[in-house]
Amino acid sequence: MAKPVQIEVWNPNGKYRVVSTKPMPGTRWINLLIQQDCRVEICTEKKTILSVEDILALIGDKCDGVIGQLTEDWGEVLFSALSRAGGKAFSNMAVGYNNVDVNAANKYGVAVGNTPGVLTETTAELAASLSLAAARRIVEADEFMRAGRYDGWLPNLFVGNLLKGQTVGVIGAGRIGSAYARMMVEGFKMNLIYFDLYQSTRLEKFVTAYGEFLKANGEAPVTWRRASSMDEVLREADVISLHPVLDKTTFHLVNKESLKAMKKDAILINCSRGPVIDEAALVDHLRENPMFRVGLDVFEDEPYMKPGLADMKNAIIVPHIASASKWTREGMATLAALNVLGKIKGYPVWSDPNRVEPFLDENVSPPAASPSIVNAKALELPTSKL
Ligand SMILES: NC(=O)c1ccc[n+]([C@@H]2O[C@H](COP(=O)([O-])OP(=O)(O)OC[C@H]3O[C@@H](n4cnc5c(N)ncnc54)[C@H](O)[C@@H]3O)[C@@H](O)[C@H]2O)c1
Ligand SMILES: O=C(O)[C@H](O)CO
Repeated sequence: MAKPVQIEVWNPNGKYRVVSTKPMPGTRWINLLIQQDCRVEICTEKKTILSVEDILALIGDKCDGVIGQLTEDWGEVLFSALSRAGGKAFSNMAVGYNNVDVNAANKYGVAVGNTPGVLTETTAELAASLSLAAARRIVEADEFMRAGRYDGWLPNLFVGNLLKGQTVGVIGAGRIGSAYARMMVEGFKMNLIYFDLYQSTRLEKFVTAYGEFLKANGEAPVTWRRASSMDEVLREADVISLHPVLDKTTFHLVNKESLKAMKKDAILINCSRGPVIDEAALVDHLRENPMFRVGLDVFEDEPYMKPGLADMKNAIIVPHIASASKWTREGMATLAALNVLGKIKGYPVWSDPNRVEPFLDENVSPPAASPSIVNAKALELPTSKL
């Protein structure tokens, strides 16, 4: 028997019942749902991660759609319950949807939404921040100051790495990986090596054009190379940032062997998903190689860390905040709500999930479409002509 969960209700007489498993930033997403005759129920339960049982209680007997979070396990049990309650749509408030069993959603005809694009630059900025913080040992130095240990300038105090002229390696050069690469190349004049299953022509053109600009100004040009294997990136790069999706092919992509292949004083950044790195192997590697540094936003068994990680001075660790800018989080809430609303209203699916800006302009009504439905093809949903 499912336990009751605390909720807050907006527009109690709305025709369609939409549940959000968490309060989300901003109010635009709530207003957009209310304007289209939705009753919005927001779970205000104090505990951070809701269980399947909690979510079953939220779905109840009648539910048209759910906005959920990456911490939840959306599989057979929840999709069958949502379908029984008359629900046709679920959206993660996240671009990554490795917590969702899309095959189960397909089986019950439930559309699955995600929130691409609006978090690209914000997430890349955190990856860039971690890269800088690791290269210049900012967190260690900050702790040193606060501990009252600074007693004067010294030639060897917190000496780190200069990024200019070094090589940045990107694994997974999709939206976020490419944005990060551009920041590091343009901001710090780093050379680029990347590995992805697909060629990133726009990124290559960007680096080529920037290299020509630098050359025309009498500076050393930046260069790029698409590696034919991930190992090439690991061996050659000074800073390596991970941005692939998490799936069977990327689970423990970075493991004991791949860590060994990297330079002894390399910097490794992960703002993708924790299980992309074998975290226990990483702890051993950090312990054995004090010059190796890591910046982590995500962890293998969130919210936990593998034993020993928190003690490592050469690790910077932050709690999955890469997309946490106000504009982005409000935008994610809006996209997630519009994914669900679009399916409830029978709207088509937006034709290009890489171009979601029209949904984010607060001064105009959003297009009558679901911004990003990942199983649109499998469910044979119509695509917007816009
Ligand atoms: N830390 C955070 O808060 C945060 C924020 C946003 C996104 N993310 C994560 O980042 C991921 C990427 O987001 P995106 O919008 O850039 O997605 P995207 O689909 O644009 O990019 C992912 C890239 O990974 C590549 N890829 C897939 N398998 C690969 C493999 N085996 N080797 C190398 N490359 C591979 C794909 O070809 C694609 O180019 C999301 O799936 C999510 O898990 C995390
Ligand atoms: O996948 C995502 O969107 C993140 O992990 C949270 O922003």
